[in-house]
Amino acid sequence: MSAEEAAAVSASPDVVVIDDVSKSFVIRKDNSIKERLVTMGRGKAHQERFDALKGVSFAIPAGSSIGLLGPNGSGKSTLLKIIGGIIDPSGGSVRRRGRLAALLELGAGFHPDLSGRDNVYLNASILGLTKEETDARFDSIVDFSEIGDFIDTQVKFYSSGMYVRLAFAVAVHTDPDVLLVDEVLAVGDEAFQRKCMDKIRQFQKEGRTIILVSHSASQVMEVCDTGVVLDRGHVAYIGSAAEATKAHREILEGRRKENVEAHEHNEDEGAARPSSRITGVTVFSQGEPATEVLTGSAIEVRITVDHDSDVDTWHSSLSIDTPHGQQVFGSGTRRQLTSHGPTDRGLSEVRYQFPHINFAGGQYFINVEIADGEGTPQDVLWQGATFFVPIEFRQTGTVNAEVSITDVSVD
Ligand SMILES: Nc1ncnc2c1ncn2[C@@H]1O[C@H](COP(=O)(O)OP(=O)(O)OP(=O)(O)O)[C@@H](O)[C@H]1O
Repeated sequence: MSAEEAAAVSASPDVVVIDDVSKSFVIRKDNSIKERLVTMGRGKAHQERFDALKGVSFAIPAGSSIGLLGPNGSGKSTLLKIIGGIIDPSGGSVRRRGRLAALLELGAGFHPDLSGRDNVYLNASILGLTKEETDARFDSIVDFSEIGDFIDTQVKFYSSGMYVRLAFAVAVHTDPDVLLVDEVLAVGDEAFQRKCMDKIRQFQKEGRTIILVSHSASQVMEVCDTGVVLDRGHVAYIGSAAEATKAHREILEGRRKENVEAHEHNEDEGAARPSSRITGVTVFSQGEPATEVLTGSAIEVRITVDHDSDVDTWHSSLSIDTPHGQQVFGSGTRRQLTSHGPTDRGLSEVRYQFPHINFAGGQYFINVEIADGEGTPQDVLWQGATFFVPIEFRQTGTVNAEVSITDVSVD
């Protein structure tokens, strides 16, 4: 954003003011039918209050683009629903100005037994359009959604991608001042996601406000000027998108370390203690432990395993995920038609060497599993290590592929 645009944004009136918002849910603790029968009549004792949002306050100036970041369950979707007026806060208030359109849960606002056509009218009327206004925009909505003849099919037969395409098309055609987008966009195919991003950029140019929930640091950096990071229902950070993605990364790293510690603690309690256990996973770059690695560089993942007794053969496998949980790599001894061992009791180390880690910018998590010689799982460590590849403007996605773009004249 240019300084001029930044000044214009900061001088803009607030379109959304969130003041000390909290949200509690009541969760039943007894899950099985048997438990419910046993506790019948004493229901309250088995209910627990869960605070999904606590004392959230911030204002959103007109024309800004806000990215809501945070680990799973930190309250992003709940906050977006409260901003959109879909659910009420338990405490505090939200003031809104202008017309709001929200693209929240998949299929929210769609009636499964109605056709796409009827749902367009229903949805558009919920978002504040008259029938005449929808008539005038109908062809453009169908065009944008690329639904084609399926517009007269009941939406219960739609794929999740078709749902999102139609819902997004309706939302952006209602002329909203504020557009709320939850992670539903991740469902659509890459080409449609691009189209949505283009539309979002056009909205930004027109001075509309965008509030986007995302797990993707690169998406937030690409689209948003401001990032709000939630952690366990609190606002942990508000600032520039780049600084917010850094704060988000630090929180994820803190969570990951807690999980690894919990994993070690479970071992101490000796619950169903396997005979071999993963005791550590570390990423090395240029011979040093590293949390940040450059695309194309060499890395080594060192896994330490503790065996209770001597083992003849055993197996390991490793997978690498994005923060969305999408696997970008997976391999191990069985896939490589090999095995480890024989190995003496006590600590041993396995090294996975990657001469060129051709991942694009973003955060990656390493999961490790070990199994005995028969392939029976012994131990698994989710997110045993993490590394960050600096984000480059040149490309998106998870694979770093060299590309050159040339003009060719066509006669
Ligand atoms: N209707 C509900 N009843 C009970 N608990 C709920 C309800 N809706 C949300 N929660 C809980 O509130 C917490 C916050 O949920 P929310 O969906 O807002 O998180 P999130 O940050 O969007 O997570 P994710 O990234 O996984 O989508 C979670 O622990 C969730 O289980």
